[in-house]
Amino acid sequence: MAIPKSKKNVGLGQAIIKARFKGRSRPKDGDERLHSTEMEDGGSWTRLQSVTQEGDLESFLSTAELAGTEFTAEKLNIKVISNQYENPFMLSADKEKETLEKHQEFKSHLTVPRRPHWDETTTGPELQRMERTSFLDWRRGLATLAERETLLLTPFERNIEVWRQLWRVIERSHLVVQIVDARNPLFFRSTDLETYVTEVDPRKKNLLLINKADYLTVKQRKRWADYFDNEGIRYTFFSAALAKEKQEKEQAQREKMEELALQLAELKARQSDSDEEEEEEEEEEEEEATGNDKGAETKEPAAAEASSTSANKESKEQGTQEPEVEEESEEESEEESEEESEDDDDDDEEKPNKTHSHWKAIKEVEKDDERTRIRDTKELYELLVKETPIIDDPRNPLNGIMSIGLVGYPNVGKSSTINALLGEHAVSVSATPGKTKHFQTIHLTPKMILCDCPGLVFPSFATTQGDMVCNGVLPIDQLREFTGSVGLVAQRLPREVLEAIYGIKIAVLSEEEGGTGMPTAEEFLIAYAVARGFTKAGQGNPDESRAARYILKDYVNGKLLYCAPPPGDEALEFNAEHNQLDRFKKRKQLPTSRLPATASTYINMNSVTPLSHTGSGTGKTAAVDSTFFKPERRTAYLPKVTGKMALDITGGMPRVQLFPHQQRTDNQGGYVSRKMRKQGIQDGLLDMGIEGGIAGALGNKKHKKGKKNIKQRSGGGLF
Ligand SMILES: Nc1nc2c(ncn2[C@@H]2O[C@H](COP(=O)(O)OP(=O)(O)OP(=O)(O)O)[C@@H](O)[C@H]2O)c(=O)[nH]1
Repeated sequence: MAIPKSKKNVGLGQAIIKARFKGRSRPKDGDERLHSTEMEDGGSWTRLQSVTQEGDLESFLSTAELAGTEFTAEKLNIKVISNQYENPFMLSADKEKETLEKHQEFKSHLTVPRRPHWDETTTGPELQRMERTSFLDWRRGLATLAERETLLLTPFERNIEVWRQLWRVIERSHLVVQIVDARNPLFFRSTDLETYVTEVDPRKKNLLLINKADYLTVKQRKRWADYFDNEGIRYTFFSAALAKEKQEKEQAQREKMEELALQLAELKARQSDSDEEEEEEEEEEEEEATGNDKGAETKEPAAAEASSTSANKESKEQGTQEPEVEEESEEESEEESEEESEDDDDDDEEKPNKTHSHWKAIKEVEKDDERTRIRDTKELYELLVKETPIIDDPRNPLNGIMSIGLVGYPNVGKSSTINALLGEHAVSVSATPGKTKHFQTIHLTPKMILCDCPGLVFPSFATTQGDMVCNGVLPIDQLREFTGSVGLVAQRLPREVLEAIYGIKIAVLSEEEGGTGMPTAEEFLIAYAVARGFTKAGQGNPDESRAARYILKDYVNGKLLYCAPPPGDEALEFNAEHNQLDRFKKRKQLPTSRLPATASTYINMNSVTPLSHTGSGTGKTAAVDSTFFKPERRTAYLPKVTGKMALDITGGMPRVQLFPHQQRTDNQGGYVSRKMRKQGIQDGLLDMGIEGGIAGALGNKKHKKGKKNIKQRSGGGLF
């Protein structure tokens, strides 16, 4: 055995290592392995090592190694699926189209529950049991449909008692009027309800009352009229709000007329009294100077005056009537003017046969007017009388009386319509959906009964939850996720319109930055919240949730107006008239950035590019700083502090009131202020013969501050 040169290379351990790694060498530079887990084939013991547990990373690395994948390269290979921000609570245009097509396909599955057939032999409990079974079947069917086809259904009425009310209303009514909101009639219309009405009795009839038609322009009404005529649907446009307004005006008119009539009567009475007096005087004069005609001459002007006064009064009376006449003609002329101008064009084109085309045009206007006109209450009443079929049923105690059922979603305006028909407020109206709870029977005339059914949500398809919020089906105040619904509002109304209505400027991302030109829900909400000063408590960030509630309520109440078009029509074009900017009042633009208003002035004055950021106190930063640190503005931008400190900072309350325990009282229990106390000490010292600086120093708390860190002997405990 050769003698080892060094001690290090000797020993059993060294021999084992040598035996194991025989023939293997250290990797040289540039001979790096692909992965840290990568092993050379090496000794068989390494390959056969049992692996029962692996962490995620180990598993990933070993898999990558097994697959021979160069995963580092994969990491950099990022695929951009969409460079646009997409709200997960909204549908893309393609997806929406697809969903709407699916809705069309499954429309016939949207049924209303049927009341099971019953006759004289059916007992009450039996009928109730049958009703429950059939109702449960119906609910199961809809649930299965929604689940199987992944369709979103409206939160339809699930309380059997409400449906029982509807069944009764349908059974009683000869004409069932379905009231829908003009802004989206098809969403609120249940076709199956119409089928059910005729199933109960083929003699019963249906009518679609498109309420809130004041939201629609003549052109929009015309488009809907074409659609409904094509589909063979009986319909009429109505506006309970306009009807109410008209009724109120008429009432005010009547009151004024009565007042004027009273005044006139008084005036006439006074006039006749004075006439009698004059006549008496004349007679006396005549007696005194016989043959003198002067009396008659003096009488004439008085009579003339009297007659002119009464003439004035009469003309005034007529004058009070005028506005109403004007109102009506204004309404009509507004509607007709467009059509007339269109007709004029037609006339010019058809010059040879002018008389014929002229009459044709007038006929056309009349026909159109009939189709698109918003009926007033009287006209609606007449239409109801015309549409209600006469169903003879001798067993019915109300036989011979027209019975009309009013059904519809909550908040579509059933109560308002009934009130308009009644001409007074008999049914309470509210902006909160679901006010009417039980069906009411109202005797409109001795020959007509109205049955007001509680508002109920029929099963209908919706594209998103946001869509349902916008249609007023989901309550706004209980909303947690609001970006979907506000996103829809921002999509449906042009940005310029939103800006004009609210007097705000909505900053949107440019197209290069992935923006679409349309504001996202967040952009809209932030602009609104900042402009209105809605901030989150404690943080000072814009309160988007509060802003959303305001915006959505404005949308549901029609301040932000969007009307869904009939199928096949383009929404933007359909709403073009509503979106004309000159319709909106010019409003002062509210600040929609939290940069103080003076900051922009500063920027302009110093001609600094607002976004330049040199870090040396120029540009936006400097502007904000200069405004923020201005003493008079400080309190406005300081973080909000509540409690005593806030009062102290803002100087709202004196310290003595904030910290009453620091107050001092004199011997009589009266209040002694710190100033008075200081003065008292100084006076006392002076009395003791100590004066000047020392008195000031001892009396002044500030001069004691220097010793505050030195432990003072209290005096107690001395010996
Ligand atoms: N612009 C407009 N608003 C209307 C019209 N009719 C009703 N409204 C408003 O719509 C809201 C609901 O009206 P209601 O008459 O209470 O509705 P409803 O269908 O009886 O509601 P429920 O009692 O919940 O079933 C109220 O804020 C009304 O002012 C209309 O013709 N035009």
